[in-house]
Amino acid sequence: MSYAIETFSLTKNYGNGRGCHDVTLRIPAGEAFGFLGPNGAGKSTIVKMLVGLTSPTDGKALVFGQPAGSVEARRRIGYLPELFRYPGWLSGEEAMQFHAKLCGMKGSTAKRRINQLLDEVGIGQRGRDRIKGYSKGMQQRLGLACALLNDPDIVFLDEPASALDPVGRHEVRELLQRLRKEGKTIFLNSHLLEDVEQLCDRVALLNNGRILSEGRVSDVLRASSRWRFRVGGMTPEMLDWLRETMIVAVDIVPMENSEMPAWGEHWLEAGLAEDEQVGYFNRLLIEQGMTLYETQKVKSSLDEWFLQAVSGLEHRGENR
Ligand SMILES: Nc1ncnc2c1ncn2[C@@H]1O[C@H](COP(=O)(O)OP(=O)(O)OP(=O)(O)O)[C@@H](O)[C@H]1O
Repeated sequence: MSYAIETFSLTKNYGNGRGCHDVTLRIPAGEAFGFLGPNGAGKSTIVKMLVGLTSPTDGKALVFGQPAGSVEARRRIGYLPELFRYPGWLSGEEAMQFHAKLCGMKGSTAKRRINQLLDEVGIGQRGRDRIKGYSKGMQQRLGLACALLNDPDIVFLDEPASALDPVGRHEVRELLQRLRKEGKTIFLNSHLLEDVEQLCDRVALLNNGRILSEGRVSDVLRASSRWRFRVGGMTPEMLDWLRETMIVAVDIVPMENSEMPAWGEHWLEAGLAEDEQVGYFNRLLIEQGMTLYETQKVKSSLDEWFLQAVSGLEHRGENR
């Protein structure tokens, strides 16, 4: 298998104990990889080492088999930093022409590519306007266009959607999905768990500069085995009987916008080890004389995974 990224005990110590420690990662080429973690966890530090903006204190990193930061590695990289600011007196097109020159792209090839990318990120009509007149979301779109200029094999995106409205987020997500289909590798740092959930194949969780957990997004989302059942006509005796029969915790979930009903309609929630038990549970409810209105699997989201993984752990955070 060919790897877009390999890191071996990658460590950065800024001299104050902060940074990241002992990070070992392998990201196959063509994968969309999500990097999650609380503020100050070390996500940007790792990206900066991978793109060659800062060097590791210890360990090493390879990008497509080349040392991170080498010209060979950088040639294949596109990078949208978290905090960037282009000079306001340039137009969007001029900022892109500057980047095109840095990539060695010239003349009509550069012009065509710039126009195509400005259209793709949705600011084609505003390419000749000064950047100082751009909204934050437009600047972020321009940054994304610059990151894609050299048609990179891997694109590092540090919070690409943080300034975008819901429509903009949706458009950027579609653009990234297109890139993925083209076989590009995507490395996405994001606080927007929904974006990671929808786009990424695999996800790692970083806390205090260390990888805490790593897995396939589909496995993380499937991990939940909790189910909800909306029933009517339940009595306290029926609930006790259910708990004894199923030998699992069965909880009553308060209905939205209402106080606890007096044994009328309820949501019941149960942790079932196997999905096959759902049918059995449904049958028991009906045999007991309850009316079954609805059965739902409680969707485990990355938010829960994130919160569970970091709960009880000290965050590095901004305030330390
Ligand atoms: N140049 C620096 N000098 C000293 N400490 C730094 C430097 N850059 C980052 N740090 C510290 O290293 C830790 C990791 O920072 P980093 O920016 O990598 O985190 P992050 O996960 O990207 O955070 P955020 O989600 O807030 O962007 C933080 O404690 C930060 O204060």
